[in-house]
Amino acid sequence: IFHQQPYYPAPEQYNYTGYLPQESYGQPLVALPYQAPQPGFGFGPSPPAAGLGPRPGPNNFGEIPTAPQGAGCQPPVGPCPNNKYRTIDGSCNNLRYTNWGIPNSKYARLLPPKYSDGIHAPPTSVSGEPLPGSRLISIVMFPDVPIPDPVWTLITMTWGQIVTHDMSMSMGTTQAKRHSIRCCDDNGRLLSNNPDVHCFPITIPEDDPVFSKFHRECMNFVRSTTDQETGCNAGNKPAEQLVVVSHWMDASFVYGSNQRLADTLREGIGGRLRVEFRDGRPWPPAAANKSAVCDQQTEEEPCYQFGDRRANQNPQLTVLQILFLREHNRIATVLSHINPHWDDETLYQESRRVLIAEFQHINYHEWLPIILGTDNMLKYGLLYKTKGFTSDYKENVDPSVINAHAHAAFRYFHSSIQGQFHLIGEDRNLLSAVRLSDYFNRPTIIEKGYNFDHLSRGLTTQSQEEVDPFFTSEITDFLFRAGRPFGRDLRAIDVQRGRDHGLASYNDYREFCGLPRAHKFEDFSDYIDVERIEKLALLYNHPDDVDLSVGGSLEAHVPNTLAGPTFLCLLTEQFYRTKVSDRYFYELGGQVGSFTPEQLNEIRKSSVARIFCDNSDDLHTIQPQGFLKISEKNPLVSCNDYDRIPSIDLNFWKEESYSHAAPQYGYQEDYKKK
Ligand code: HEM
Repeated sequence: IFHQQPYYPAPEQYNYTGYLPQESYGQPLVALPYQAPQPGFGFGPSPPAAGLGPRPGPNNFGEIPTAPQGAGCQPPVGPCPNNKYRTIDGSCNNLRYTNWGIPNSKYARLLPPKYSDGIHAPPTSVSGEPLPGSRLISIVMFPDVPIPDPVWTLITMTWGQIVTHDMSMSMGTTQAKRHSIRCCDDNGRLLSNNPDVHCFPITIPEDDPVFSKFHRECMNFVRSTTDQETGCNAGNKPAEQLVVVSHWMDASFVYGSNQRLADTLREGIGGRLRVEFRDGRPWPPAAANKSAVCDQQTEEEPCYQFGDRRANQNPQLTVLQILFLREHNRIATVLSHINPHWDDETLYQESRRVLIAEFQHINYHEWLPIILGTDNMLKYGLLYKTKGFTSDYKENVDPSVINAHAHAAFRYFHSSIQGQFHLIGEDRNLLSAVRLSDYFNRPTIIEKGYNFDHLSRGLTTQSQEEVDPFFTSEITDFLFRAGRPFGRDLRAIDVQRGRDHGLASYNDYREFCGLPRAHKFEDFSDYIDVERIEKLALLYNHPDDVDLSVGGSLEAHVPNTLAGPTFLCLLTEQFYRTKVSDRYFYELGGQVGSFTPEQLNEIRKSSVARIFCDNSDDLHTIQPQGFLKISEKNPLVSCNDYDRIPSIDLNFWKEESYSHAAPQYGYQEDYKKK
């Protein structure tokens, strides 16, 4: 469709070059040729494509030689002082394009949108007919077949969710809460009288295995806000959706993305973030408007305030948010003893700088290799084999989160969500199993008894669900059900959101990523198994109609990664951009915000296991590789085993010019002595 729209840039402009950054103090370890999936690998038989496969990974698209694109009509900010610390909203990270990566700016696009009217109307089939309903697609293509992941623990899933929340949230979506705009009435019937212009409801098939029992024909779905509504696009250009948080990997889920929120999260002493002590343990402050973010059953149930408003969405996520909150205060407390002359502001900024560095290190060295594969990351410059600094900063790379990454590729990992979460004792005995849909937006379970530790052990002991085309019914039938017998369907929402954003089709992205374009459904058989192709052919009129969210989720995985070639290409592109566009990236040398070589050496000791050990209530043991299941090669060891689970020595942050000021103590002494 977009070929017929004269105002779209020609597809050739998006020539995929497979750009390989080479210049660095460190050297990429190996540059392996891309391996096509082998038959039988992954979740279905899929014969490898002939010859070399596609070339996933970074290229020069991220480099925008002209005006900034990501920021929409946000005026440039500044003048920007060349500060040692990041700003809260991410402005002034790029000293040339000062507003890159700030909240309320546009998602980036790799391919032009394919709105049916060229402006904002959701796509239709190439035949002009409507596309198959997204709930129908969810039922047919993404059933619930529980297969626990034999290798990766549940924290692998939750970590991914927090990476997502750090980097993007579409403007205009309420995420977990009921939207004030109604497209369906309370009985699940389509509202035909003057529905809001944002309405794009999901149609429920008459014979729906779950919702038909409740006589529902309509699932509410409200379109994302675009630059047309914020006055940045007069309506003559294709609509672009906006990200409400900072795009940078900057732990904004801890600190907030705007200065006002960031300020309210601070205690104002000792560089710490606000906590409330109960039972001698620090908990996050209460949300200002609990009912706006939580589904509590009583007023007393806790509902927390964090840097990200999605943080109460499920207990695993909230546990991880609390661990990071405590980690900040732990760092601040240690630094206040090492540098008693530092004031609140210095302690806050230095602790934040260390925490973001830990987060980035774990992301690029421990978590992303699971998703993207170590070889792939080395090949495309997302990882370097170096004990020194890196020097791969690129001022012309736009950090903006890519629309197809956030609204298709990264959402594939909704497949790794477990329908039940386990509470686990110190001996790794199962204490109880809880249904996910009983605790959406209800963190109340966390503070009870020793649950914080039971949940922490659950995260690092229980398997995540295997990443495959199966999705738990807890999110496809019961999402946010809040006590009702049915809820919403996240997979259908994923597909609908992709259409709402006008994402180009699976076939377009295949081609973009170097795979051959399919002319008939069978041409998908290089990476999708035959049975699934038959289902696709029944649902869709034409191979060009297949949604990116759908086709990409059906591909056999590239060996040693958790994605097929098309999604791997998009994910690699995103995390390449996120890294090289960031002037404050923790490994980067020669910048005003760079660490000393000794400090960098310490940061490189961070691990997910150490975060759990240092910030849980009373956790004694954990396996050193927390994302990996407990095994003989990855056995439980004591949290006091600093050889197996190293810890950062913050003494390397000691400042010599010492003014003998009074130390800023005050973080409940009993907690400090833990
Ligand atoms: C229990 C776990 C999770 C739940 C309940 C959940 C739920 C949701 C919901 C409700 C949305 C918004 C849907 C919309 O209106 O469009 C969303 C968006 C998203 N989710 Fe998840 N999710 C979970 C875990 C994950 C994980 C593990 C990942 C990736 C590793 C992930 C990646 C994303 C992404 C990329 C978005 C879009 C973010 C944006 O707006 O830019 N989610 N998720």
